[in-house]
Amino acid sequence: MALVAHDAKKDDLVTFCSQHRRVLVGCDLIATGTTGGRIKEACPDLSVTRFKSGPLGGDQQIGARIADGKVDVLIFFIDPLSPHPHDVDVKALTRLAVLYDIAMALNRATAELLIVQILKNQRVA
Ligand SMILES: O=C(CO)COP(=O)(O)O
Repeated sequence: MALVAHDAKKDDLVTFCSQHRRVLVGCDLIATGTTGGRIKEACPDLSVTRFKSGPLGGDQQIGARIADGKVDVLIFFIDPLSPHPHDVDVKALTRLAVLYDIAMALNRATAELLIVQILKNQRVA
């Protein structure tokens, strides 16, 4: 699972991860640099592989993992109210998630639904 959040949404994603840590502890997590650092700080029991910060290429690194078939789920809490210098990278990342048909949540409501499904899958496995 890949985890990414824009700055204004990082607190929300950290809270989300804390609340669902028992599900997330069973997942291989990757994240952009700052997002991953914040998650690790709040949830030291989660194993999170951190890539570069988004504006420095982290979104593209995650996109490459998606293209390699190594990501099943992208949770990306986007901030729709701020401009981002690396908007083209963000667009490329979400485009690849659609192209490779992986589950993608861009807000908390959808991410909650994905967690329910992941929990079900973990119970069956
Ligand atoms: O910019 C981002 C997503 O586009 C996130 O990157 P950081 O997690 O490094 O802030």
